[in-house]
Amino acid sequence: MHPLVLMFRRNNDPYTTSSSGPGKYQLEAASGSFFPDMIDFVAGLFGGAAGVVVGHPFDTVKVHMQTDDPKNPKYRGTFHCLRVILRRDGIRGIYRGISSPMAGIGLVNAIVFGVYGNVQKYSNDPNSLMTHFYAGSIAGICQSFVCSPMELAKTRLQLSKQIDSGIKFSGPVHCLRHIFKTEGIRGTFKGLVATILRDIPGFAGYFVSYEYMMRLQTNPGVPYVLLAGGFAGIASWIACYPLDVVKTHMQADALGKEAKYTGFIDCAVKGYKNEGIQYFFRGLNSTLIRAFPMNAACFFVVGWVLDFWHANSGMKSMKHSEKSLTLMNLDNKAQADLDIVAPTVEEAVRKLITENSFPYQSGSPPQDVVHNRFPSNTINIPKESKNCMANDCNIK
Ligand SMILES: NC(=[NH2+])NCCC[C@H](N)C(=O)O
Repeated sequence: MHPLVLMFRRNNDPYTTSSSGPGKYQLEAASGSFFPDMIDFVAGLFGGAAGVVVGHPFDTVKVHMQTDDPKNPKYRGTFHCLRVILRRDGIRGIYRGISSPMAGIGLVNAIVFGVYGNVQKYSNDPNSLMTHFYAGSIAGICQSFVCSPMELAKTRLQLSKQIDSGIKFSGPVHCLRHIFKTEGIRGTFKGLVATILRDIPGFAGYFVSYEYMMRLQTNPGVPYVLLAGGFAGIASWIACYPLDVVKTHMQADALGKEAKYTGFIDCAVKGYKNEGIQYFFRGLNSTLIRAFPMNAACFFVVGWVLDFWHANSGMKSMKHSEKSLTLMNLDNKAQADLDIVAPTVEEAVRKLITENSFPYQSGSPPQDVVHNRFPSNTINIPKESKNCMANDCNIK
């Protein structure tokens, strides 16, 4: 994704063709350069890592609850389960299996944010929620190929006390290698279909709900961004939870003759027959309790990294851009307007954008300026332009 980099300059700037007098401004958008792509990856990496640290203890609880014996349950609820594991296995028990999501999360997040952003950006109608819906779905499919084996290893490590494979795994790679050796490539990708089925609604719900919530506020502060990220995580899990239960059972199942289930449907049907509709919701509480802080942390850190980067590289990405686009002509804005509307340049520009329709020329898809996907309420204005506008209009 390429958050819009706005640049404004006076019309007598050599880059622009029209030549009206000084004191009149044009807004231009820099299309993304190579750098925003890389920074998205880094942002996803940090956001993902933050989310894993915050969320993993709850993930362990989730997997234990999902695979608990329904006839004779060991755990009375999320926090009971957390306490039992903590008492029995300590902090290590609760963080068991974290290396796998940690290691895989960079790749998964790069795929998720990369695919999502690009599909969204290059679609015909980048700002519609429908676009966010299918961009999220496609991202969900793409990341499944990495996510599925990763979660397979995670599930087996988390349940290592319950699933007796005769070996003590030293980590996810060891675990996956063992699976590959004994069960082949099919074994390594056990649960792939279930993962895809889960993550299409999962990531569609994730991004649509985040986007939707960010649009409700023009100028979201930190608490709001955390809230939006947290609720996006919750919405996403509600959209796909029953599929996640089936996925976990498939991945916890053995292969070959020992296997209890022949496939996704079989697993779902057997679970339902055994236990009724409840089967599909066991562990939902702990999942939602985990999803909130985890995704609040994830979206917040992603946004923070992107903001930090863009605040420090506005001019650079402008220079790297080969396209010069006149997005908005502010010729008709009187200087006096700017004085009144807002105390800072950013707010003045924001105001101008929200109050005007936002025409654009071909070459770059229209981008959401005000309601960025990420907390970016930063409108990135290069220092020189900013000083210039501040001086001219008497604002900060
Ligand atoms: N069901 C999903 N995969 N939803 C997307 C949310 C992903 C997020 N990293 C989480 O685990 O909460």
